[in-house]
Amino acid sequence: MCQIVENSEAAKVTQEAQPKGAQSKAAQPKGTQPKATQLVVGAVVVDDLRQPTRFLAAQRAYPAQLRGQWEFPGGKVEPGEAPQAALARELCEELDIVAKIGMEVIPDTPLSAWPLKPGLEMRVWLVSTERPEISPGTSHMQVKWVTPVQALDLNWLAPDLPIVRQIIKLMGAGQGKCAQS
Ligand SMILES: Nc1nc2c([nH]c(=O)n2[C@H]2C[C@H](O)[C@@H](COP(=O)(O)OP(=O)(O)OP(=O)(O)O)O2)c(=O)[nH]1
Repeated sequence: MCQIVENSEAAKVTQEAQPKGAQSKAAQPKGTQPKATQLVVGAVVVDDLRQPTRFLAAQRAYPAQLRGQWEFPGGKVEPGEAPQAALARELCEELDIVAKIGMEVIPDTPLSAWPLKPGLEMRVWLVSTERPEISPGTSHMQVKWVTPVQALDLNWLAPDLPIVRQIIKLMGAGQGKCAQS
C-alpha cells in the first residue's frame, strides 16, 4: 500500500495551483454558466528527475474505445483537490507507487495546460519513484519503460502526442520547457 509524500516545494505549488486547475464545486444554476473545464493530471514517471533517459508509458485497459492506447498514468482532479495531490493519489491508486513530483512539463504555447478535447485539459509533471518495478494494476494492460525512440513507436492517445514530443525534446536537451515546482 503506497502513501503520499509531499515535499515542501510540491506543497508550495499545490497551494498556488489549486485555484488555477481545480474544479470549483460551487453550485451554479444550470444553463447560466459555461461548463467548467475538467482538469486531468498526468505523470511522466522518469528514471531520474534531473537527467531523465527513460519514462513510463501505460497502456489503457478501459474504456473500450481507449483500450490498448498508451498514455501517462493519472486521472481526473476531484472537486476541491489540488492538482499535485490528485496526481499523487492517482499514482498511488493505479500503480501503487509513492510519487516524488518534479518539474511541470508545459506547452510551448501560452496555454497553461495541454488540451485533450473540449472541456478536458491536462497538466503533466515529471515524477520519480523509489521503486522501478512497477506493476500495471487494473487501469492498465501493461506499463513499460521507454526511451524517447521507443516512445515514438507506441500508439499514444492522440492528444498525448504533443506532450510526448515535448518530453523527448526535454530529454534530448537535458532541459526543456518545464516550470520549476
Ligand atoms: N490519465 C490520462 N488520461 C488521458 C491522457 N490523455 C488523454 O487524452 N486522457 C483522457 C482520457 C480520459 O478521457 C481522461 C482521463 O480520464 P481517466 O479515466 O484517466 O480519469 P480517472 O482515472 O479519474 O477515471 P474516472 O474516475 O473518470 O473513471 O483524459 C493521459 O495521458 N492520461
